[in-house]
Amino acid sequence: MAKVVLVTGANSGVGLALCERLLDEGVHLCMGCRNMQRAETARSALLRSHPSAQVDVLQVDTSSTISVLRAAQEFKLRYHRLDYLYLNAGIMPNPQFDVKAFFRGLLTGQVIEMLATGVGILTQKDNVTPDGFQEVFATNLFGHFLLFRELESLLCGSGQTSQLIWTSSSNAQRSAFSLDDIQHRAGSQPYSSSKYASDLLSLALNTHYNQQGLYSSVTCPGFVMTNLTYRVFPSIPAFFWTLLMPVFWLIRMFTNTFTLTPHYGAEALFYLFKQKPEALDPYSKYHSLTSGLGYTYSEARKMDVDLKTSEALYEKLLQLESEEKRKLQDQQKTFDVRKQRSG
Ligand SMILES: NC(=O)C1=CN([C@@H]2O[C@H](COP(=O)(O)OP(=O)(O)OC[C@H]3O[C@@H](n4cnc5c(N)ncnc54)[C@H](OP(=O)(O)O)[C@@H]3O)[C@@H](O)[C@H]2O)C=CC1
Ligand SMILES: CC(C)CCC[C@@H](C)[C@H]1CC[C@H]2C3=C(CC[C@]12C)[C@@]1(C)CCC(=O)C[C@@H]1CC3
Repeated sequence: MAKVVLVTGANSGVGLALCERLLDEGVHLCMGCRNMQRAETARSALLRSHPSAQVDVLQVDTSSTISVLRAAQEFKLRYHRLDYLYLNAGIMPNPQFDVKAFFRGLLTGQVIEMLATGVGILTQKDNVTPDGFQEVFATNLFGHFLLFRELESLLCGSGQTSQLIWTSSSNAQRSAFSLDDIQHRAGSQPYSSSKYASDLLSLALNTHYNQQGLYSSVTCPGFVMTNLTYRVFPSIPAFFWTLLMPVFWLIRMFTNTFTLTPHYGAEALFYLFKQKPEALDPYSKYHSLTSGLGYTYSEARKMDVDLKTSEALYEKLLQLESEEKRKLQDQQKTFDVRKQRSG
């Protein structure tokens, strides 16, 4: 039987490149996308290169609780197993590039670290979702947590192993995250915070679910040219980035994190697909890397995470999950009463 794989954010960038690679392995692919038109365009492209592949689309907006719950319901009606869940959808809204910090970084010994992580030169202005959550937290982390929890029965069911694979980032930073403000309402680095939270959460999920055959891992695609990175300079057309390619190839001589293409960026995500999950290190992040000569590979690097903080975050997310569900039930009751009265 073909392995069933669900990939969120599958219609572009790293997610789409991963789908292309997974289809070479004969999987039954389900693309989780928020926009059906963009999803269908991507699905058609995948079917052009893999005409006999099984490729479905599932509508899911990870920033919306109701959308995630409906998508999980729909998934459970359509499929009886789920072998791999790639939690890849992500946003970095309104990025602000700090030119001064960039040039300061160039003049200090921090330049490689700065180019590899983007730390210190990027901040973001977050939004609030209709559910009342910080958008980056909801999209990158909480929506994915809910999706996983709703699909838990399929993932932990069959007596076989299954994998959760998060697309995190080298931009994840402990200093941007606080247990007292897990949504990062107060600061200007919601992206770093959400990615650090996914690193922590992955560790906690391994603690709680490994016995049931479910394993969670974290990846970093490196610096990849995608819609997400083009938005760092919104007024500059995408082709300008292509003009910068020779500069980036040169930088690649000094930092192997410049994977640049979505195909190379998907390397670590694809690598994990082929591993025995029991052999993976829950404390490591799996990085896609590309050498100066353009050879791509993945490498495990230890994360700056600890069990106590990961457990505390997990508890907070469970609490938030039950509050959200109660809120939705109350809304449903009010709706039913009004309907009865009017009908
Ligand atoms: N590019 C890079 O250098 C790096 C990227 N990453 C991470 O890689 C992942 C993929 O990003 P990347 O491919 O670069 O960027 P893209 O913008 O190309 O892809 C992001 C995907 O996520 C989807 N998405 C965004 N918001 C939602 C939502 N609310 N619900 C469902 N889907 C959503 C997008 O859909 P739509 O097309 O509709 O917007 C798109 O398919 C992200 O998690 C990102 O943080 C990590 C490190 C570096
Ligand atoms: C020659 C210059 C014009 C180069 C400018 C480069 C920067 C815009 C980029 C250098 C490292 C990049 C980077 C990211 C965004 C763009 C850079 C800062 C990310 C923060 C994007 C999102 C991630 O998850 C990690 C990336 C790390 C590297």
